[in-house]
Amino acid sequence: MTRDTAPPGADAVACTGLSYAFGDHNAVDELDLTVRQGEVFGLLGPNGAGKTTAIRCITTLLPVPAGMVGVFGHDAAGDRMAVRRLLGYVPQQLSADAGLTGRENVALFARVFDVPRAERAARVTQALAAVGLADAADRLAATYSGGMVRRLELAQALVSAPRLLILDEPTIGLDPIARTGVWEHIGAVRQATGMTVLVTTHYMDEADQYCDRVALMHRGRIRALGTPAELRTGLGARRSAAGAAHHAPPTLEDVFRDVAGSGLDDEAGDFRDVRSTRRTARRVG
Ligand SMILES: Nc1ncnc2c1ncn2[C@@H]1O[C@H](COP(=O)(O)OP(=O)(O)OP(=O)(O)O)[C@@H](O)[C@H]1O
Repeated sequence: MTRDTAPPGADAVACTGLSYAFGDHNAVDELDLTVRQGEVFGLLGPNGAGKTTAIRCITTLLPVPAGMVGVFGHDAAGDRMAVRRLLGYVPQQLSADAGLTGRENVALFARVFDVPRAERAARVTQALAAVGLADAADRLAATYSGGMVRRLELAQALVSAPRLLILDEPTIGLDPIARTGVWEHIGAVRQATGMTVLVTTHYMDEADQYCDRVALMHRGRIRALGTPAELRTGLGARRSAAGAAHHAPPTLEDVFRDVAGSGLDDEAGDFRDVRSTRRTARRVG
């Protein structure tokens, strides 16, 4: 069940010439982006690419002029509350309250998001079960592992039954097994509800495996967009046409290096920038 309607056929997200500047620095620069209903869309790029800024514009947390951002046909400038009602958002910095149980953490969100009182208990239980935390629901969040905290945050976002789930770096700082767990639960919920998922990450391998389509972002702009297979195949074809000898088939990371060019490593940092990893690892570790 969702709490709002959307015009049939409207794209889940439509950004048209989206720009956002901090002072004279264009963090997001003329971004055109469409996320279709029901897909898992990955916004990829190194630290500083502009992913979080774009996400914050889409979630209405940063103000944008009318006509730049639509969510299921609602304009982010003119119809902020309608947009917010359709969203579940897990930001990088959000922190579950360690002094509450998992269930209490999710119940808090159910109240904040106005889940009808009569449905709350069942919806909280359902959200916790959807992320594999049914057995741990009544333990303090302080006792959870990093992966469990991330899944708890996912449950908090899911309890309002959003049409669009937006996750900012959901697996940063987690070990490989916990990362797989987070993605598998996202996939299962998407399958069960048909919700659209927009996720940012700088883990190219995860995007390749779990996203239907990806946009590669660098210095505020989209450098390439398509399914992971299309992007990889495209680079393979360009290499063949150029007569370049390569032993291994291209990865998504190779595609990124190809489209971002030599500017990738200097001021933007690398794919696994320690600053951001440490910041979040402190939170989930
Ligand atoms: N509040 C702010 N004030 C000034 N500059 C900012 C602010 N937030 C972000 N920026 C700058 O805007 C650019 C884009 O940052 P953003 O956080 O959107 O990138 P990102 O791709 O999400 O990176 P990360 O993975 O580190 O979150 C960067 O150059 C960053 O330094």
